[in-house]
Amino acid sequence: MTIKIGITGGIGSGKSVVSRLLEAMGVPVYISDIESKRLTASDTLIRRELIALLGEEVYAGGELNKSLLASYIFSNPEHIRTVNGIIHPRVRDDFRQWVECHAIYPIVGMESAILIEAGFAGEVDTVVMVYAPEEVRIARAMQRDAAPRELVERRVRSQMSDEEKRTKANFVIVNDGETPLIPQVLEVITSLSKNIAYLCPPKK
Ligand SMILES: CC(C)(COP(=O)(O)OP(=O)(O)OC[C@H]1O[C@@H](n2cnc3c(N)ncnc32)[C@H](O)[C@@H]1O)[C@@H](O)C(=O)NCCC(=O)NCCS
Ligand SMILES: Nc1ncnc2c1ncn2[C@@H]1O[C@H](COP(=O)(O)OP(=O)(O)OP(=O)(O)O)[C@@H](O)[C@H]1O
Repeated sequence: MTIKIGITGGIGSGKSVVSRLLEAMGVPVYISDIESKRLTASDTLIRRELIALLGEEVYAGGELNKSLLASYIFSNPEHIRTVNGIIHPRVRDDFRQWVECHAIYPIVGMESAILIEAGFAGEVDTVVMVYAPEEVRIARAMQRDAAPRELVERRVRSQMSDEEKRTKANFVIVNDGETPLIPQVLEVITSLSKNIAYLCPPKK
């Protein structure tokens, strides 16, 4: 039976870095930001509902107008709930199909900043929170996205607080740039897969 790990944490916490480490250790990870964008671009139902909400401009030239959608959802909590209600059910179904296609793996992951808020925590067996101090996260996201502080802070505010997220996590990986990261990721894998020889399959 495949163990499903949820990887969550606020913007800039290092979920993608931890997900890449897990991939290197043989754990496939479903990256929700990437897959939700694929679905938003290709799923006819999502396209129809977003056009009804925001007008044809949201898919101007056939491409998703990310900045229009971002300014709509990050400006108003009600807007974010509406858009999430359109996109997340499809992400959930897509993740379930993805898990079925990865049934041979003992462990798989789902990476999502809003794993808990979106209800995706119900799709996984255990929740790993990647933690970094908010100031570190904001600086990282600003540098990575060449984004102004105000934009990053607006996104921070649209996500559950680290304190609340911690209460819902089974594991916390501290990614503050000082605490070694790889041993913590290995510890999670080891504790989840006691009977699975990881990194060095049993000798024939
Ligand atoms: C609004 C969009 C177009 C912005 O895309 P962009 O490339 O500019 O930003 P990116 O996707 O990297 O998101 C930046 C940060 O905001 C977070 N975020 C994205 N969507 C949401 C949301 N609905 N609620 C809270 N945080 C969100 C991301 O996890 C990340 O931490 C995109 O994030 C989107 O389509 N969001 C709605 C779908 C969704 O909820 N995706 C999250 C994974 S399911
Ligand atoms: N320990 C670290 N030391 C230095 N830089 C880091 C560290 N962890 C992550 N970063 C950098 O910080 C930025 C954010 O990391 P990452 O993209 O993994 O965060 P995330 O949680 O996936 O963010 P988002 O929710 O926005 O997708 C990236 O540019 C990444 O290279």
